[in-house]
Order: sequence, then C-alpha cells, then structure tokens
Amino acid sequence: MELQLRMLGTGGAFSTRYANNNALMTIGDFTLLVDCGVTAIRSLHEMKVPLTSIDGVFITHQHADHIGGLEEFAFQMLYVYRQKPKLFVPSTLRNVLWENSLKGGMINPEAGLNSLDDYFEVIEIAEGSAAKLSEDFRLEILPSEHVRYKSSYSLLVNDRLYYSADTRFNRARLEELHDRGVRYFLHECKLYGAPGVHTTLEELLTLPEELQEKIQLMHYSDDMENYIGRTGPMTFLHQHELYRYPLD
Ligand SMILES: O=c1ccn([C@@H]2O[C@@H]3COP(=O)(O)O[C@H]3[C@H]2O)c(=O)[nH]1
Ligand SMILES: [Zn+2]
Ligand SMILES: [Zn+2]
Repeated sequence: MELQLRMLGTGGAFSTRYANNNALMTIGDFTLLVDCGVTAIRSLHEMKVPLTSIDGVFITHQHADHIGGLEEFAFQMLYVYRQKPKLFVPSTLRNVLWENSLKGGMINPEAGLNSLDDYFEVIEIAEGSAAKLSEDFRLEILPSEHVRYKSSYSLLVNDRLYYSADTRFNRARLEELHDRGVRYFLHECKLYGAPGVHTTLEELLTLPEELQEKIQLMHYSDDMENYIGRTGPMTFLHQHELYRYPLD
C-alpha cells in the first residue's frame, strides 16, 4: 500500500508563483483533497484532475488559501455535475465554516440551500482517534497552534505521514511523532523573518538531523529558489509532481 501525493500548489498565502498549499492524497481507490484554496480549481484543471474524481475534501482551517475555492467546488458539483461531495470537517470547524466563511455566498433560501448539508455529505472528524475515510485511508486530526483561539489542524495519515498544514513550530509533537515511527513529514515553512503564525526554516533547522531528513517543505514564499542548498537535509515539495510514500 502506498500514498500518492500531488500538491495543487506549494505556496504560502501571498505566493503568486506556487499557488495555494493544497494537496491531493490517494490511497487505494480513495482520493482526498486536503484544503481547497482560492487557486484550487484552476490548479486541478491544470493537473487534468476532474472535480468528480475527488472522493472527499478535508479542511484544515478557515484561511482563504485553504477554503477560498470551496464555494466554487460546491457550486460546480451541484449545478454542473449534480453530485453531493463528501466534506470531512473537524467538529470544531463545522459550524464556523458555514456561519463565518461560506454562508454569505452560498445560502439560497429560494433553492432550499440553507446549510452546509445542502451542498455536502458532511462527515465530522473528532480529535483523538483516526477516522476511516475508506478501507485503506485513515486520517487523524491533530489540533495545531496557528492563529490563537481559532481551530486549525495538522494531519496524520495511516500513522505514517504527517502533514503540518499551517502551524507554529511544535518541536515536541514532531519529535514524538518521529519516535512513534512516522516516516514522512510534510511541513510548512516560512523561509525568513519572525515566526508569527508559521514555522520558520530557522526553527526547523534546529531539529535532529535524522528528523530533518524526513521533512519536505511546503507553503513557502516566491523566493524559494534562493533557499535551495540552505535547508540542511530537508527538501522542497514541488507543485503537480507525483510523490509516492510506501505505507507498510
Ligand atoms: O495573525 C495572523 C493572521 C494572518 N497572517 C498572515 O495572513 C495569512 C493568512 O494565510 P496563512 O495562514 O497562510 O498565512 C497568513 C499570514 O501570512 C499573519 O501573519 N498573522
Ligand atoms: Zn496558509
Ligand atoms: Zn493559515
């Protein structure tokens, strides 16, 4: 069994070169879109991935580079393809995702479209245990500290691949997961400046060498090329490339 990954984009929120940091993960016959930002629909078109080939969408948090394409995804699925896609959403985000982000553009009482459930088959994911998205695809959500007092999540897939999404540096978590046998770490990276709500390259470079060797960097700024050769053993993820991660 392997996880196949293609990044729709690998850019930070203000990147114009690398598109929003959204990921397509396939295990067995199940394909999950992790986040659906402003650039997601265009990226999928460029990758020749039909919207109908996506078995479900998972949302990590409410910033536009992670949910800004969800309205178009929902509208296309409803009005073009007449399908109701699965939306996997952390329990703490379900209500605010609709009330504070999507409702303004998507509510349509005349058409009976009044809630998230009218567009999606909503499947809440709770913290603390892995959810089975399919026979082969297990997803655990790990609360992350990104913008304080707001929900955001990192992911653990099949106990083998960690996907940070947007988060401040969390050394204890990274080392604990590494000790538990997690093999692949896809980590966001702010290449320069103070951390703020993100993890900096400087912080990641303080991790043990054997952990850095397992890290691929994403959510980077447009000047990424200036940092090639300055990331220790860590490598950069590239948009649209196919990566394969054995899971056994
Ligand atoms: O408290 C805040 C909230 C936001 N921001 C910026 O806005 C961006 C929103 O998307 P992002 O989470 O990918 O990156 C964020 C940062 O670049 C910030 O610096 N501090
Ligand atoms: Zn982001
Ligand atoms: Zn964010």
